[in-house]
Amino acid sequence: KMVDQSVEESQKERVNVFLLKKQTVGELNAHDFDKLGDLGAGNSGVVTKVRHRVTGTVMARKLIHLDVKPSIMGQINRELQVLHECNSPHIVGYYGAFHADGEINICMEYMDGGSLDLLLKRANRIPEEILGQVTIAVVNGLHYLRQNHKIIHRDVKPSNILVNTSGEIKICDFGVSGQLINSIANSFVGTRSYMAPERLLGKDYTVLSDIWSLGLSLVEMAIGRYPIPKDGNGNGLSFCDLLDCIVNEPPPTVPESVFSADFKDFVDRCLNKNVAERADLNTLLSHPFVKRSETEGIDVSHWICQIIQLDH
Ligand SMILES: O=c1[nH]ccc2cc(OC[C@@H]3CCNC3)c(Cl)cc12
Repeated sequence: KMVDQSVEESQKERVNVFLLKKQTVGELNAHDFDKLGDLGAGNSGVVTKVRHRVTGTVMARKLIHLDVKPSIMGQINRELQVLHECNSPHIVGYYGAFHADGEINICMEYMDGGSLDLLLKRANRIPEEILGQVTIAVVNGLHYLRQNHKIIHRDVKPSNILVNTSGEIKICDFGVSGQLINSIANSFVGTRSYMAPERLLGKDYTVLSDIWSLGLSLVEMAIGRYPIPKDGNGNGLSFCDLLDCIVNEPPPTVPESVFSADFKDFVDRCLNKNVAERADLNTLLSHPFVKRSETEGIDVSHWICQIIQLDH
């Protein structure tokens, strides 16, 4: 199992604890689960909290409805095998996948703090020091995927960044299966896009497009609303006008009065519409905002527990 060398011992330990737990679970199939509740629905499927009955392991099960012929389903299953090799403290754990009555079931580590789109709704805004920890997790997660598996995420956004009450922050739903991407392709439903301008213009997609999505996600979480168009009347815009804004208007940013110069510089480097000038992963890994955040002992766990209590 490949665990990234650059992570702390305690983080490595947690990954190994997950892998031991995973071994006790073994092969998964549809009848092994009790449903515990709904976790949310995204544009690629519905996520349910389930318990694996035999081992008592609580998991998040993502159901993706796919009308594809058996040979395509077989290819998707083969491609999803790569997820068994994605072992990093910044990547949501994977138990396995199976298909039942035309649906793909992807069983993942349960993150009891949920996804950042849901937390943002409760918290209204996410403090800059928390966003520093989010940035460390996402940039290291993207780096791990590229370095160890040569894959890019393709769908970085708040709903694909998960947290738990231990204070861990992990990314999920990255494009590991090309066939699954193709099979879901036209299922996009929604009124907003985290896609980089070059991707909206049909140009080829690189990790730099993920970096645009990270920048847009950080601005949204910092100011508490989707940042395009700037004046906040996005609801009046058609989806088409929204894409026109992304491609033709200046990129969003954060006000320097409320946020640190480091944070503003970080998001501005991510949100450069010109791919050639946009910061790449290595630049971001050594950016002052990341370096500063790595030295701050932020109690993410405490903040998440406070926000969750708000709701219950
Ligand atoms: O615990 C989780 N593990 C893996 C995936 C996952 C996804 C989740 O939510 C995804 C939906 C999509 C749109 N908003 C929330 C939640 Cl709320 C927990 C988990």
